[in-house]
Amino acid sequence: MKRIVGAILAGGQSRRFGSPKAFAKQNGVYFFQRAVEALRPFVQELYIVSHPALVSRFQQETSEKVIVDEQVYRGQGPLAGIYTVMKQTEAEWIFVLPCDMPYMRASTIGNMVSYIDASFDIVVSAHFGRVQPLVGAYHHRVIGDIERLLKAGNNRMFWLLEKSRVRYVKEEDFFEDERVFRNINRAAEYDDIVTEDML
Ligand SMILES: Nc1nc2c(ncn2[C@@H]2O[C@H](COP(=O)(O)OP(=O)(O)OP(=O)(O)O)[C@@H](O)[C@H]2O)c(=O)[nH]1
Ligand SMILES: [Mg+2]
Repeated sequence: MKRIVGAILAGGQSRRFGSPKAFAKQNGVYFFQRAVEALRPFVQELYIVSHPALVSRFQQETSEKVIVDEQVYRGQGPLAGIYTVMKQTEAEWIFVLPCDMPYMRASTIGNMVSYIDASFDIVVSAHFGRVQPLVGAYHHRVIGDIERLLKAGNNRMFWLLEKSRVRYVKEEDFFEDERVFRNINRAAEYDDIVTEDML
């Protein structure tokens, strides 16, 4: 079995949402816990990467490891979170998930894992024409590229994808319910899913 380490990104400020998204609930379960459930079967180790203000809250709610972004790159977004986990481990692959996709599930991750291939640097979902840079596996070898981007303040995931060999996994590779990739950014989007789940 490939050695894969999980990284759940939970270091954002949830500005649009208004309160920490990781602790919003879907059917009674915290959003971040959905990511844990989806990733857990496929990883030897798992890190929740957040920021200092949320660490104690996470520690109350989970026994998973909680770490904070490396101080120099704190606040620089998801790339900083991935970099931080890469610094913690020598595992070849880091499987990343955000904390705001409450419908993500283990079967999706299992399918994604089956497309991991060392001839690529990055294997991400691009189902239904939408690249999901935060749903996929990153080879440890991109750590140098990430560091250069962060140093230059080029924080967008897009810049890393552009310079890497990327396997975009699509609906013709494995079909998936579009809802699995739904991510929640605003309170109004949250209200929508709460209503839908009641129907
Ligand atoms: N570790 C880490 N994770 C981050 C950082 N910025 C965003 N994330 C996570 O990346 C995912 C996608 O980010 P966004 O949807 O922009 O979430 P956000 O930044 O909390 O929300 P906004 O403040 O509204 O942009 C979420 O799971 C965030 O928690 C960061 O600087 N470090
Ligand atoms: Mg953000």
